[in-house]
Amino acid sequence: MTESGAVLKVAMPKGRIYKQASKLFRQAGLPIPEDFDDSRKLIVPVPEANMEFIMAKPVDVPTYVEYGVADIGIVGKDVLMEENKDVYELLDLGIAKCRMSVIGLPNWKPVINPRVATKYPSVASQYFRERGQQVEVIKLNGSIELAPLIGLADRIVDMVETGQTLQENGLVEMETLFSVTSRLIANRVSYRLQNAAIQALCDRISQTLAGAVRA
Ligand SMILES: Nc1ncnc2c1ncn2[C@@H]1O[C@H](COP(=O)(O)OP(=O)(O)OP(=O)(O)O)[C@@H](O)[C@H]1O
Ligand SMILES: O=P(O)(O)OC[C@H]1O[C@H](OP(=O)(O)OP(=O)(O)O)[C@H](O)[C@@H]1O
Repeated sequence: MTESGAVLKVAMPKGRIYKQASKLFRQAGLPIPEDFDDSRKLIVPVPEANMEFIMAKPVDVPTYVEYGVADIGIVGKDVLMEENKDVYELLDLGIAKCRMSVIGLPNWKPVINPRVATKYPSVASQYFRERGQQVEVIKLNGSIELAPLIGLADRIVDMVETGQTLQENGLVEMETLFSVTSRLIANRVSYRLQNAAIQALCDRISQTLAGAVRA
């Protein structure tokens, strides 16, 4: 039980991060049943760990945590930077590693006011603004690599993990903005009211991560 006696509500991203996050939680000794992994349930009680998982679209995790409907959450640094919500970033979980990069065709030539397509308009705008480069940012929601191939944009800002998508589409990585891993975040009020439970979780995960580094 937490200090307030409440179950710890965890905003868990569905998809890529969930697989690695649930593995990390299990390694940290939190008994998450395997049969949750393929479930379509959106609110998943984990009474053995005194937790409840709220299964969220990754981009929505910071919103749930900022509003306090989840006490803590797991989210990629990419989403955290883009959404810029008022939450505490507690721990780098070191999972779901990739990087945010500027990408283009190999024969790309500078143009005035180039178009940049991305799922991350805020991150991309800030990046080019800081470099004094005027660009037109176009928000897309997926298959970002299509944009330079079909003439929608001159460059894109997107995630690179293995580089396979770039390679198969004849694109090249021009600059890296920052590297990305998933982070544990907390609601500011929950962090005070449920501090012991949240701190205990951070300690268990930190020990697991330290063990993984030593091994
Ligand atoms: N190859 C990758 N491409 C994109 N994100 C990756 C990659 N590898 C790890 N990640 C991390 O995983 C997070 C979630 O990715 P995922 O594809 O599950 O969600 P999504 O992009 O919101 O997908 P969808 O829109 O289909 O729900 C990203 O925010 C990023 O932190
Ligand atoms: O370097 P790689 O290992 O090839 O991974 C990078 C690709 O993965 C992501 O796309 P995702 O699979 O999430 O699909 P999306 O186009 O719908 O965003 C990302 O947007 C890149 O396209």
